[in-house]
Amino acid sequence: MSGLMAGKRGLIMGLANDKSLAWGIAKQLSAHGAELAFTYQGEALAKRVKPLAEQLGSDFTFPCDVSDMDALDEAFATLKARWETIDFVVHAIGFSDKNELRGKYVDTSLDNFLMTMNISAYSLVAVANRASAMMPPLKGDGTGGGSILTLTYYGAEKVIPHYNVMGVAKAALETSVQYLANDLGPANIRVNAISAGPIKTLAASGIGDFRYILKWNELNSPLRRNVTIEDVGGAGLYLLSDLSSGVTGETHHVDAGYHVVGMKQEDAPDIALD
Ligand SMILES: NC(=O)c1ccc[n+]([C@@H]2O[C@H](COP(=O)([O-])OP(=O)(O)OC[C@H]3O[C@@H](n4cnc5c(N)ncnc54)[C@H](O)[C@@H]3O)[C@@H](O)[C@H]2O)c1
Repeated sequence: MSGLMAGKRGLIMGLANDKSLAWGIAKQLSAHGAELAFTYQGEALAKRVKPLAEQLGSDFTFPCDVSDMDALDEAFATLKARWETIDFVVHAIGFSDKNELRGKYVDTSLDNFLMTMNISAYSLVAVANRASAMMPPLKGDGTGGGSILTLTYYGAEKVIPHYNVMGVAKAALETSVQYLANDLGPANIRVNAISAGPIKTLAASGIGDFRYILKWNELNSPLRRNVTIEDVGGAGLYLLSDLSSGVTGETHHVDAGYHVVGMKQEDAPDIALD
C-alpha cells in the first residue's frame, strides 16, 4: 500500500460494526498510513468499536453522542489532549425514528423532523466547527488545512420510497457541505460528501422495504451491481487525501452509476415486493 496518508491523523465518527460505511473508509485510510481515532455513540457500542479500532492499530476511542453539544465539546477536548492537531474527520452519522421511515412523508411528526435534522444534518456543522479549530493553519508554502467528509444518499435528490424525512435531512446535509466548504475554504479545509448507493448496514435496516431498494439498484444501475463498503472506502481515501486537493463542496456519487439512470433497464425483470 502507498503512504498516501502517512503522517496524517484523523477522527472517524459513526463506526457501529464491520458493516458500517465508516469501517470501509477507516480500513482504506489505515492501509495507506493514516493514524485514526474513533468515537462511538454510547457504551453499548464501545465493545464493538474498540476491537475494530485495535485491528487498525488504534487504542484511541471515546464516546460522543452528537445530539449533545456538551458531549461533543468533551469529545474534542479528549482528542486535543492527545493530538494537538488533526488532518481529517469522517462524519458517518444519521438517525431517524424507524416508524417514520415507512409510510408517507406527509405524516412526519415535528419531534422526529427536528431530531432527524439535528442528528443527521446539524451534527456535521457542529463537528466541522470543532474539527476545523484543530486543523493546522494554512502556511505560505500551501501546507495546512484539512479535509472533512460526510455520507449522504440519493434520497436527498429524488424521492425514494420510505426514505421520507431522512431525504429532507440529507438535502440539508448536502447543502451544508456547500456552505461549510465556502466558509472553511480560505483555511484550505475541504468539505465533501459521498452519496453512497444502498448497502445493508444497521442504519439501513431501519428503512422500510430496504431489500427492494437493494434489488432495484442492483438490477438497474449501469454497473448492474450494488456497491460495497470497500467501494465507499476507496472514494473516501481519495476525498480525504491530497489526491483531491482541488475538490471541495462536492457530493460524489459512489452508487454504481445509479443516479444517471432515468428509467428501468430493458434487461431488468419486474420485481415484486416481498
Ligand atoms: N447504508 C446505506 O445504504 C447508506 C447509503 C448512503 C448513505 N448512508 C449514510 O452513511 C452513514 C453511516 O451509516 P451506515 O449505513 O454505515 O450505518 P451504521 O448503522 O453502521 O452507522 C450509523 C452510525 O450513526 C451513529 N449515530 C446515530 N445517532 C448518533 C448520535 N446521536 N450520536 C453519535 N452517533 C450516532 C451510530 O452509532 C452508527 O455508528 C449515515 O449517514 C447513513 O445515512 C448509508
